[in-house]
Amino acid sequence: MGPLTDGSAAAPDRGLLDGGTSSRPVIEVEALNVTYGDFRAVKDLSFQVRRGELYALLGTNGAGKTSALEVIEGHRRASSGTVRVFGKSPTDRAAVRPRMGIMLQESGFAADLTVAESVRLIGRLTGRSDTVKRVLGVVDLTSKTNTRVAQLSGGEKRRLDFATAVFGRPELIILDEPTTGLDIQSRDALWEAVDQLREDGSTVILTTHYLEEAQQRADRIGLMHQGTFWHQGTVAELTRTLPASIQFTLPVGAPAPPLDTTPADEGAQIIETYELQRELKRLLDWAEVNGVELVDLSAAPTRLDDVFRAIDTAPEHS
Ligand SMILES: Nc1ncnc2c1ncn2[C@@H]1O[C@H](COP(=O)(O)OP(=O)(O)OP(=O)(O)O)[C@@H](O)[C@H]1O
Repeated sequence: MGPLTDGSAAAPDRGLLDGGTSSRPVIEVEALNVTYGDFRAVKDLSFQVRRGELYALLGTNGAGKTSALEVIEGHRRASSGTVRVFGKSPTDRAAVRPRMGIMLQESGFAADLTVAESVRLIGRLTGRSDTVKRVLGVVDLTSKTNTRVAQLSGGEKRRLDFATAVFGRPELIILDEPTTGLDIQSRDALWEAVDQLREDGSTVILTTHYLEEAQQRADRIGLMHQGTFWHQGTVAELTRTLPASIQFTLPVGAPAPPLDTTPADEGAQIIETYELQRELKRLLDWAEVNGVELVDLSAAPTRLDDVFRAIDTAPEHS
């Protein structure tokens, strides 16, 4: 993908568009419920996304991420609760759509439109101004300008989806599983484009099942399970909810270490700790003083994957 700021369309003046309310969160979700018949897909969900933030809505399959996003996008009405985007109802299309770019999980482009026609159509529908040339350059689809959507590969369709979301460099970009089906080059390019938009001050909310992407990029994460938050916070706050681990094997005849250990496979021992650095130092100091070799020593910080795995094993969250 090419540069996002090539000067062919002026970036919106964030200060003027704010109308003097820049301290107000871009997205405000308060006690949101989404029900399908008797089924509560989203249960009393409350969170805010601040200006310039990258907020990742993560969770197990069927957790309610897309249902919540659809209300924020203005594509679905809340069963109860309130959602405000730029202080307005997301169904107030005239106020919100020019400022919000959306990449849906599945593209809704007409198969017989060309790539350029699809981008132009979105431009007209959203009221944002930009050029087809610029956005197709961003997603490296220039060579497909006159190709019909039906003839694009799956990854090319995702890139077209992204192109329409960033058309006009909107202040808020909603990305529902943006990198699913993209090769590594296209993923890197997409994130580079997102980074450039954020440098311009754009706010991003996304869902993804690629936890490493969220771990690397999200300012805050809302981790959903069964319609509600399991945890919410920064990556550091989430990983702090589980212990890190130190693993080693003691030689035969070595004294017992000064920390509680649990036996692991093949005679190894594990120390689980919320104080990795301190406990590791304690163990190493003890080993040195006692002349003990800690065989196959490893220390593993808690990862977002671990927090995710803990969801299935924990009792149901009400
Ligand atoms: N139109 C619908 N009618 C009935 N049930 C629905 C509808 N849409 C979603 N659901 C149900 O609501 C729940 C939440 O779905 P949703 O798509 O919001 O989850 P998600 O977190 O985005 O899941 P995934 O990670 O699998 O994409 C699921 O149990 C799903 O089966």
